[in-house]
Amino acid sequence: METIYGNLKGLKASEIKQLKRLYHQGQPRDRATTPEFAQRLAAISTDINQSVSVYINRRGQVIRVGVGNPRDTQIPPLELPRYGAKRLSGIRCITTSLKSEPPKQPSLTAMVLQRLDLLVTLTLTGSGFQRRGGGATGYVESAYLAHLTPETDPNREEGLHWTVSPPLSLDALTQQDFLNLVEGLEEEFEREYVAQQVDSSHQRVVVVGLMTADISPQQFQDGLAEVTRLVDTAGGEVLEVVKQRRSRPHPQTVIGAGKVEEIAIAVQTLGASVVAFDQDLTPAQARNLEQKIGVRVIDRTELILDIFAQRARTRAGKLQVELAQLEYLLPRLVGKGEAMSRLGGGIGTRGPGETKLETERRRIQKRVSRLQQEVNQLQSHRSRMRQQRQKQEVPTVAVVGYTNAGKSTLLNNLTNSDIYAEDQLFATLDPTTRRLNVPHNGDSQTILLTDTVGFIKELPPSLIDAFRATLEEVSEADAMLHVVDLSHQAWESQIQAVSNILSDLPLVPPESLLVFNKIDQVDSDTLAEAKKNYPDSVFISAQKRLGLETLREKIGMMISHC
Ligand SMILES: Nc1nc2c(ncn2[C@@H]2O[C@H](COP(=O)(O)OP(=O)(O)OP(=O)(O)O)[C@@H](O)[C@H]2O)c(=O)[nH]1
Ligand SMILES: [Mg+2]
Repeated sequence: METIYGNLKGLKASEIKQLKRLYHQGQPRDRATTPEFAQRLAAISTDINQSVSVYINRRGQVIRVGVGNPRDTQIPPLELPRYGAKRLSGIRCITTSLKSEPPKQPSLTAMVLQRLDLLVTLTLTGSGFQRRGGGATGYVESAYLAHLTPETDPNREEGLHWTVSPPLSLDALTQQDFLNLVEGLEEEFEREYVAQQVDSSHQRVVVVGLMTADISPQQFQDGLAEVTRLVDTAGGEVLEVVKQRRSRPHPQTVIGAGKVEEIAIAVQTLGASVVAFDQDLTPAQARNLEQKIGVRVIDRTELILDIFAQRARTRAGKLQVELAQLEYLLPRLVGKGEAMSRLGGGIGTRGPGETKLETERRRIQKRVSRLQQEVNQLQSHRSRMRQQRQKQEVPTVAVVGYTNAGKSTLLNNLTNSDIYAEDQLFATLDPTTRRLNVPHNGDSQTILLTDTVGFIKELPPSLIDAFRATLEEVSEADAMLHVVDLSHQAWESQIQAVSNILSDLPLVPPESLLVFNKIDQVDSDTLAEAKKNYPDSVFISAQKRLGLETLREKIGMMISHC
């Protein structure tokens, strides 16, 4: 199909036909184009009094013809070949400009977005003539040659991604060795890429944060730091953080059109494979953004789910994670179906496409029901175990807190155990219970201490639901320790986030004790301030074993009330 892209309004059938013929003009492989082709393009453009853009692949085939500048006729990101930052797209664009001036920013930006091999801009004389027997001449005034520049290029101007030549004669342009130039550029890009590349197994991620009117600059910074940490934990590498301030999210794309383009450029120039947002996206927003940016766009919930999926070791853990993931996916599949039927599309795409999604949806729905049932069984199994413990009258104390607060370290050092504790978010997924002796009415009493999954602000609802069996270990304990990382600058909002999640649980332990941890890393002012504001709490360093005796005494007192 010889489609002509761009704005065709007002064009005559004969003009469209001429444009279509451009598809049949083979181009040399070692030159950007030929003088004959350039003149012909310029002649058509002069005729219709509009700019025309032609896209050519490395085999010399014309793959796209459009009326308008490179911005109006560009290839959508999802249709471009993806080679990443070390290569160019293998597509060059020859465009005409009615004005006698070098290419403007929008066209150059389109070049960056498509990682074009070259952008040739032909300016027109406004006249020219058709030779008898075919062939046009005298239509091209001069040519500008633009290409991307590697960062290491000494001629590269600060902040600019490209180089534009002075006006060249058509002969000078068409005699230049195109392959040499492009291959030389790619060698440079490759060298840069290897230098940047730390570990090829890492996903290369651009993080995006939106600062809306309802959050403070501090909350915004904390949120971004947390997403960066999540990406890191998920095994990704953050290449760049893009920020935008808006009073509220753009309904279709969260951020504004200019920012979307900035991100698309960053993705292209850095060779990123994923864009991660510091908030949740609706299925439609994620889809719109992916269409415009051309790589996978994920939100905070997907990041967290991804980490959970990597961490899950036990059967119960895997079961709950899968359920959470499918529950998250389901509405997104429905969204896709709707978008497809709205598009209407050609014959054949609509019916089968929808049917396939429907089948997929039903299959997932079935699996969700099965998993729900299994989680119910897990829940009743754990509940039976708890009843047995209660019969033995051993009080249980749950250890809760924000992720990475030091819960597992505390449990290890109190009970001389060896639970996995790491400087990672969500190191623990499954509850682990250990015995501990605490002083009690002048005697010693054995209690059970349960370490469990860490919390995070705005914990995805599908996770809360899927992890109900785990969270019940917290709910049904006789008391709880709420561990806080006092060395974290956002410790106060972390306390708040944990309280919010606890208040959503159907049941919480009757007794609770705030335990401020990591005091070895805290300056004396912060410590004094926290002691003043939270007089009934305990201050410890789980790692340095500071304050653990006091903590045991307090636990002993707490269970006397149970
Ligand atoms: N400096 C210092 N670091 C600590 C202390 N307690 C724990 N840590 C460190 O904090 C990090 C997280 O500890 P974990 O015990 O895994 O934390 P957690 O609350 O179980 O975390 P999740 O299971 O991921 O939610 C580890 O690198 C610990 O070594 C402490 O008292 N002082
Ligand atoms: Mg842990």
